[in-house]
Amino acid sequence: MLTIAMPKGRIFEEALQLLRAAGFPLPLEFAQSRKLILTSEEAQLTFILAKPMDVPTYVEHGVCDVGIAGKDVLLEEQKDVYEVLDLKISACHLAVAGISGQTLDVVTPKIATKYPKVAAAYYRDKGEQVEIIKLNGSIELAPLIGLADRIVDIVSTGRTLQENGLVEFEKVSEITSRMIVNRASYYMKGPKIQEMVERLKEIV
Ligand SMILES: Nc1ncnc2c1ncn2[C@@H]1O[C@H](COP(=O)(O)OP(=O)(O)OP(=O)(O)O)[C@@H](O)[C@H]1O
Ligand SMILES: O=P(O)(O)OC[C@H]1O[C@H](OP(=O)(O)OP(=O)(O)O)[C@H](O)[C@@H]1O
Repeated sequence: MLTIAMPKGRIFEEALQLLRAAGFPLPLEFAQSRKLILTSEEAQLTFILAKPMDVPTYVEHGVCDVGIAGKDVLLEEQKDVYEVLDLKISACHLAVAGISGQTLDVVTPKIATKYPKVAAAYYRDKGEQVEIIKLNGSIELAPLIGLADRIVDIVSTGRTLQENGLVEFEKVSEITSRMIVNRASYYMKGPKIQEMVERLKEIV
């Protein structure tokens, strides 16, 4: 049995389809369930449904052998896990955005984000001094109500920015979901994990 941590929501839905396409027989009811632990004896897989930012923690600590997480989460959490495969699902990008036409005329602009480490590294690399303000969601609110000058957040279709009168200024990083593996599991359950990687590789 392999234990897989992944976020509820969009990644779980896309990952289920991917795993089915790779030949793992997973029940259709899985997508609708409110259970946080789902097991398929037939596929020999147990899913642990977690908050996106917590997935690398479960894998690093070895309570899950495998995880599926966005590259955004992996960049932010920097956990000690193997990243083995780009699943190319939940594609989006991280971007700097703000109010259209608003220039940065303060010495230390305020940057609101759910990704404080990624944002800090981005501005450090550019040699720009900023103040990072950590938020947990609805980041687009920050410039609208004067909490921040810019945001660093996920953009997919661009609808959230557009409907809130915001524009993208800079791209920070392309994002897709990745398969990660616990270091010990990688050796202890090598053949099982390798088989899963190979089957997924054929279809991504
Ligand atoms: N609009 C989007 N389109 C495509 N992928 C996205 C989008 N937003 C986020 N993602 C990707 O999906 C992952 C999970 O995002 P999701 O929206 O399911 O959770 P969340 O809102 O970030 O989490 P939380 O439950 O903490 O609010 C992100 O880490 C990112 O990689
Ligand atoms: O470009 P779009 O297609 O509009 O998608 C981008 C939005 O999707 C994510 O939000 P999510 O729905 O996960 O909510 P959150 O603000 O709670 O993170 C992200 O934080 C943006 O707000």
